[in-house]
Amino acid sequence: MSSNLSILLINGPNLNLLGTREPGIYGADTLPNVVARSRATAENDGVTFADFQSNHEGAIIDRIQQAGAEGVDAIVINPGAFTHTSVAIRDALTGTAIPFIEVHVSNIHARETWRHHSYFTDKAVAIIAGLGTKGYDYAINFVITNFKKRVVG
Ligand SMILES: O=C1C[C@@](O)(C(=O)O)C[C@@H](O)[C@@H]1O
Repeated sequence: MSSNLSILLINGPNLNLLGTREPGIYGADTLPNVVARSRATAENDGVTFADFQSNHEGAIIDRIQQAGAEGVDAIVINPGAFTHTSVAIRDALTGTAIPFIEVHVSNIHARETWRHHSYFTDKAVAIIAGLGTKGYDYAINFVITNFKKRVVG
């Protein structure tokens, strides 16, 4: 476990395609850019930073469980389409009790009705949706400024 505050940024399916995927909805910024900015902001403030992207539900669950064992203090997560389907990822977050911020590049409430429901929102510290990839920056900054190290165990 790090003696610094530690953040894990998780991106779910298809977010590796940011920048080329439906740019009218998701914009031109790429995931490597988002991750590099988040890392720079965190490390500049002495915050330990890790990131993970997967198109696989189980891999995301395994990474959250690992974060629980590592004593990660906060997760910033864009679950992608798993937002609307995954009880299992929700359970991993509640099971590890790591506080998390839910980020969506697009405003899911202004899109198809089946995107309006999230399995995460009622357990999230906050949700940011519709601010493009800036939403990640705001979430990381909020964690750095407001979160404290957790007492685990
Ligand atoms: O993959 C995604 C991306 C998304 O989470 C967003 O960031 O706006 C919104 C989801 O509905 C969609 O399936």
